[in-house]
Amino acid sequence: MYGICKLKIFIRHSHGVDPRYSGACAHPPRSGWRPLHGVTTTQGAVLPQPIRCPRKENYKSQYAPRRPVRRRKAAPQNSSRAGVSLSPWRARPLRKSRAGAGGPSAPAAMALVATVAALLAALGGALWLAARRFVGPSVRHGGGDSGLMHGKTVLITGANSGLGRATAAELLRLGARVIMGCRDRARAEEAAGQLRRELRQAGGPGPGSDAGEAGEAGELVVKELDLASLRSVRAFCQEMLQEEPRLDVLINNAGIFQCPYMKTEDGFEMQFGVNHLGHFLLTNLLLGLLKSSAPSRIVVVSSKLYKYGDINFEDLNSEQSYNKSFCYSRSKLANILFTRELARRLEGTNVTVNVLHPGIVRTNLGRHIHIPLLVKPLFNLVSWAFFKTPVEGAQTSVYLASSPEVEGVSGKYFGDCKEEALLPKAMDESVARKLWDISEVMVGILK
Ligand SMILES: NC(=O)C1=CN([C@@H]2O[C@H](COP(=O)(O)OP(=O)(O)OC[C@H]3O[C@@H](n4cnc5c(N)ncnc54)[C@H](OP(=O)(O)O)[C@@H]3O)[C@@H](O)[C@H]2O)C=CC1
Ligand SMILES: CC1=C(/C=C/C(C)=C\C=C\C(C)=C\C=O)C(C)(C)CCC1
Repeated sequence: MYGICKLKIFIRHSHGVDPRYSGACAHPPRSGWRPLHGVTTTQGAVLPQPIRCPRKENYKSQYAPRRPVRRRKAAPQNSSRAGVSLSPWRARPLRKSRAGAGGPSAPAAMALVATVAALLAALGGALWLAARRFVGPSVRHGGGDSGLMHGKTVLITGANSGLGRATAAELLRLGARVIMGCRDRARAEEAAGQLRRELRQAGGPGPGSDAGEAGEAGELVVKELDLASLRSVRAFCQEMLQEEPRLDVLINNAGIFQCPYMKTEDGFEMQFGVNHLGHFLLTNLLLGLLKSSAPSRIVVVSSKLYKYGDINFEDLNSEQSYNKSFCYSRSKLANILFTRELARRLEGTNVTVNVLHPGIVRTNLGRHIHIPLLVKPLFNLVSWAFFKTPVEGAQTSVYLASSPEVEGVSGKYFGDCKEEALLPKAMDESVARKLWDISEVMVGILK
């Protein structure tokens, strides 16, 4: 209970409804951390404002509660006169076909042409999609130079799957010593084994083999890290500080997407806890090592969905209400605010920090989205056709981790290896400072 001990910013409610909330929100709080109103932190941030209920916020359509579906009124039934459709949806009289009376009629010919055109379009579309998939963009930023990351140590969280795995593969190929920070050792070892085999098959010298020469592939190391446990993050960092003489790049990649309401080991809402708080503690505990290895880099994987988030300081733990989309977006907005505040704090240290969105990528991130079995093949087809592959999605992470083009660049937001503009809410310095202060309290690192 760091918060109550250190700053008295939060109070813990284990049962009952806090009288402060009565009348302010129709949704009674669950147990967990509660911010006190109007308290000032040591850094001068005035904490939480009066209660607002997130359910009353006006989010974009996908976040709003679904409206009841209105039934279409059935068109009046027609009589069963000859040549008139009986279907309530086709009330117009049917024309008599002239087929057979000396060749196809004009409408029949047009239907034939339309069908052929539709078939050709579908075929063309399928070919185009297939070409995109198989020939597709093989951008390799900083790529080609297989020794670019030689001698560098990179830590990637969530490196056993999706974007993290693809980022690890590429940085390994570029010669880095890659530490995979993963919550499940077995899954991580399996992924590491596959990556080593893939590299050997691709003609590389094989990771772990004398990585002393530029041009050689790097090395893969698995370490256990559960971002949903502050204890695990601390233990992981202790091991890092004991065993690793340097850390050149930290990639905060791991993430969880739209899970049902769950809490971390320390009682935080899971998406905020893993995506923001776990990485917040990790980064802070590794800052000394990053500074002593400077020039060094921190790369934060956020999402464009930050646009639908809001840092509602009065309910950071989603006790009053839980909307899984909102909470994911909030955690990704927190990633950006964290990056910008950290960049400000790191000025002059030669440690840079940048944040990115990878696009929509076909990974395991959608594991909590329930899709009925029957439509799953359709979704798979759509994601296969339109989502990026993990290798494509990882390009911006690799670019920010390794490219000389971004040497010295800090506090910026990237997509497709280019800087992009942010919404004002992601650039609000006072919100960023306040979030930093509160996060310090939540993870217990207040100095
Ligand atoms: N895919 C996409 O379209 C987009 C992804 N992103 C972001 O990209 C990042 C990577 O996601 P992606 O590769 O797509 O998804 P995946 O689900 O494939 O990978 C997520 C990784 O995070 C790990 N992870 C989850 N929870 C924890 C935890 N408590 N402690 C440690 N590791 C954890 C997972 O481990 P395990 O395998 O053990 O579950 C996995 O390795 C995320 O931050 C996500 O928000 C952003 C925008 C779009
Ligand atoms: C969202 C749906 C799917 C999967 C999505 C995946 C794998 C990742 C999406 C991540 C996003 C949008 C992250 C943003 O930060 C399925 C293809 C599984 C099914 C449809 C819905």
